[in-house]
Amino acid sequence: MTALLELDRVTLGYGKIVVVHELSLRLDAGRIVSVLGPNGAGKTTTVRGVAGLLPLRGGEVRLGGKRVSGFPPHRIVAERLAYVPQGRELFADMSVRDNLRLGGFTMRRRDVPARMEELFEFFPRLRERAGQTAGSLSGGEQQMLAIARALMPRPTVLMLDEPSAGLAPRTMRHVFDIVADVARSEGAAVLIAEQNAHQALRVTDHAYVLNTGVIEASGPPAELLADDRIRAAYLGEAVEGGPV
Ligand SMILES: Nc1ncnc2c1ncn2[C@@H]1O[C@H](COP(=O)(O)OP(=O)(O)OP(=O)(O)O)[C@@H](O)[C@H]1O
Repeated sequence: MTALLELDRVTLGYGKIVVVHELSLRLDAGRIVSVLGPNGAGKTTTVRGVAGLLPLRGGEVRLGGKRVSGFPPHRIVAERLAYVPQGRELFADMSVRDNLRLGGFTMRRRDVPARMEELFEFFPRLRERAGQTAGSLSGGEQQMLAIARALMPRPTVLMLDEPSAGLAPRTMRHVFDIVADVARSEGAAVLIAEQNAHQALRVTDHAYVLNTGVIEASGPPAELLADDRIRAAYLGEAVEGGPV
C-alpha cells in the first residue's frame, strides 16, 4: 500500500549545520504517528521541512506517492497536507468562526458552513465560543481552534508541532483524544512532533524516537516502552505518568 506521507532519507539543516540526518518514516491513512525526542532533537525542523518551509538538503518527501519536496508551502497545502505550528498562529482579534472560515479559504464557499458544523461536533467548546475572539480563549481552546482550522479543508495528512505545549495534563489529554477521534472518523493520517512522550504514546500507533537528528528507535508504543534503554533515556515522562 502507498503511504499517505513518506519521508525518504530526508536531510535538513540551517547554514552549515545539518540538524536532521537521512530520516525515513511513513504514515498510513487513519494512523497516528509520533516523532518524539528531547529539546533540539530536530522535531520542528522535520515538520517544517515536510511543510515546505525549509528546503531539503537531501532525500525526498512524498504525499500519496507523489514527490512534493521542493514544492512551496501553498502547493503542499493544495496536496492536502495541513500543519499546525508550535505557537498556533491564530488570528487573535478575529472570532473563532472567522478563524475557521479562513482555514477553509481553499474550499468552495458554500461547503464552509457544513464543514464548520461537522468540526463543531468534534469540538463542542468551539461552538459555544464561536463568536468570541481567538485571543480570549484558554490555551487548550486555542489549540483546539488551531487544529480545527487546519482540518477545515479535510486534509489527508495533519501535522501537529508540540500540541501539548503550555497545556495542563487534563487539557492535553482532552486535545489528544479529540485528535485521535477525528483521525479515526475521517481517515486522516496524523503526524505529531512531541516532547511529551506520555500523552503522545497514549494515542499513537507508531512512534519514532529522534535524538540529535537521528532515529534512535521506532515501533509501536508497547515495544518502545519495553526497551529499557529507550524508556530510560527518552520516555521518562511516559513511565512517570503511569500506564499509557
Ligand atoms: N533557524 C535556525 N537556525 C539555526 N539553527 C536552528 C534554527 N532552528 C533550529 N535550529 C537548531 O536545530 C536543532 C533542532 O531544532 P528543532 O527546533 O528542530 O528541535 P526540536 O526537536 O523541535 O526541539 P524543541 O522541542 O525544543 O522545539 C537545534 O539544535 C536548534 O538549535
